[in-house]
Amino acid sequence: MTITHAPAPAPEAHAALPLDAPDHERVLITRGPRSGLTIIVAVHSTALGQALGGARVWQYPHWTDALADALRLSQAMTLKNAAAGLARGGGKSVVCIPAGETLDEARRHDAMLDLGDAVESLGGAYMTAEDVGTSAELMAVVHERTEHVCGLPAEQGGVGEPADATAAGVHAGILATLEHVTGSRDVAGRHFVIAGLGQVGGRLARALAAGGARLTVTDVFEGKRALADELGATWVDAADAHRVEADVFVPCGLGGVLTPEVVRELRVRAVVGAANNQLASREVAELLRERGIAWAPDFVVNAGGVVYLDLASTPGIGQDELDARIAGIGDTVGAVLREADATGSTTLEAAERLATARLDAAR
Ligand SMILES: NC(=O)c1ccc[n+]([C@@H]2O[C@H](COP(=O)([O-])OP(=O)(O)OC[C@H]3O[C@@H](n4cnc5c(N)ncnc54)[C@H](O)[C@@H]3O)[C@@H](O)[C@H]2O)c1
Repeated sequence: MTITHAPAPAPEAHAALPLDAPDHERVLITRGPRSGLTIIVAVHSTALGQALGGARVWQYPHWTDALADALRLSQAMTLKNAAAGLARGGGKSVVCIPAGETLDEARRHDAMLDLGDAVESLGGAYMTAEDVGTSAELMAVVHERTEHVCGLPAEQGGVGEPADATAAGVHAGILATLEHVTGSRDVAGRHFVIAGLGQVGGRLARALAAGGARLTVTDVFEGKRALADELGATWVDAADAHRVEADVFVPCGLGGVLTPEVVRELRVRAVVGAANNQLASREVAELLRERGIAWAPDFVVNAGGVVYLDLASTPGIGQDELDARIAGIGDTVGAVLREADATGSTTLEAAERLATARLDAAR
């Protein structure tokens, strides 16, 4: 069994439970009868269609941290799916591993059956998929209990995992951002700093190197040095990556990477990468604007995976249309960057306006 996203030592920046009442349509909190684990399914919005978002299996200090994560991530999926032009709402599910516990294969399998029952109980309001700590193989287990799951292994008739599509979408976003800040989409001779050489970052590194880009790369996992050597990239310590003078910083590790301190030290013209929830707080978007650094909002840039999962599972959609939709992420990124410049707003605000306009139109 492949776990696509190897659980990393530290979770993404987890928000505390919001003080304001959530505006989610439905939130299910249940103890899985087989696994004994807390399972949360948050359906933020079905305004555009059935909610779609991955299932995360992660260790949290307390189950309320898992709830906060599910609330925040499902809300972000509403924006991501709307900005990508999908007829999909936003949702997310989280299986909470209690602090200090690890899951053996049998309990992880049980957790997936429990998750399948939880998803099924929502009557089709939400469709799940793989995410951090899950995989296409585990989605096949979920499928034993519900039809509302996508991204099953290809050998079981599914569309598989979405990392290729995510990387293709981020690549399109990088080219659009490069054009915005330099006037050209040509990566040859341009300097990129890629932080995180996992499924998406590794693919991007290869694609950019093939285009003649100059690369500086890092990962908290030293074993990734081999890829750096293979591509002739310069390796930098993870803690120093954001200080490297370059054209574009490409965060492809975990979220929360753009803190005020990091942004003050950036020496690039643009930031565009796959990592979810890159901003440590909303204010950071303004700081990036003030520093004249073009930030391509993550939920626009990294939508290739969900576009793939949705459209590849839809009968009648061919490869050409799928490729065009993923490449279209570059057009959306370009439009967001131009709109932000034209209105003097942050790119975050511009992207949120685009997504909410689509949501409002559907209501
Ligand atoms: N895989 C997808 O289809 C997809 C889709 C949308 C968003 N994302 C997001 O993109 C990011 C990368 O996804 P992935 O599938 O490549 O994950 P992955 O787990 O395969 O790779 C992440 C890599 O980043 C490294 N890393 C973690 N923290 C780091 C840090 N502080 N500095 C440097 N390296 C660090 C890890 O060691 C790992 O090699 C994640 O935030 C993920 O949520 C992925």
